[in-house]
Amino acid sequence: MLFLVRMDVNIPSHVPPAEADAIKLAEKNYSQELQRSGKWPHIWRVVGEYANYSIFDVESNDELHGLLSGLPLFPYMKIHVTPLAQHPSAI
Ligand SMILES: O=C(O)CC1=CCC(=O)O1
Repeated sequence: MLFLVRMDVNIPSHVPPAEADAIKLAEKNYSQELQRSGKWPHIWRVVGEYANYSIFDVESNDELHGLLSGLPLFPYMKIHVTPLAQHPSAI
């Protein structure tokens, strides 16, 4: 099952910079492991925003929820999920 996911990141200013850097490093490692596994085949930066569009390829809604809620930045993100289906004109 394919999902388009938009993640908007907002780390509050009260989070110490060193802590924010550690969370971002953990996020990078977490996401790169999922990219290598094939479950997160695309991640693209939104130009001019601290946000990304990603494609997830997972078995179920529950699996996606588990992966997203495990993101180290999850407490600091707004996430919007769009389930994708085949387009009849796709070749
Ligand atoms: O920087 C972002 O868009 C948030 C993020 C998700 C995975 C990752 O490595 O960073």
